[in-house]
Amino acid sequence: MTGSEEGSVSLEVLKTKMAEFAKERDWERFHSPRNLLLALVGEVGEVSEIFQWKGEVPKGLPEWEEKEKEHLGEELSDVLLYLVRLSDICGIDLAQAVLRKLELNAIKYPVHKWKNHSA
Ligand SMILES: Nc1ccn([C@H]2C[C@H](O)[C@@H](COP(=O)(O)OP(=O)(O)OP(=O)(O)O)O2)c(=O)n1
Repeated sequence: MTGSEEGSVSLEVLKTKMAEFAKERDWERFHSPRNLLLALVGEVGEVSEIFQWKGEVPKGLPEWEEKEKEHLGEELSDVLLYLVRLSDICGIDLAQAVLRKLELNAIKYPVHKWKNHSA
């Protein structure tokens, strides 16, 4: 991937790339909502495995080796890619949905009421 592509990554780009990836391999028949959901949950499990038994870790993971952080990046990417693909296959516009959800969150948890308190 080029640097310019990294700068312009969007949910739309990821959606298109995942659709192409599946089409090229004739994997569209496997990318059903249920299969994608299970794959997504499996990848979340792989992220959990990386943190398993480590106890609480400081933000930024300063004591982790580069290789371990790279692995975490890969598994988080798998989570995102399956989430984007699942949304696409379900006909959900994830970009629109996530912006709406942020607005709903802000209404549900107004700053004046929730500042310095956790939900
Ligand atoms: N049927 C599939 C299989 C894979 N992928 C893509 C989406 C994920 O980004 C990645 C997942 O690949 P793996 O199942 O090989 O998972 P890992 O890369 O995590 O490998 P491993 O489970 O060996 O750690 O590949 C996909 O779109 N559809």
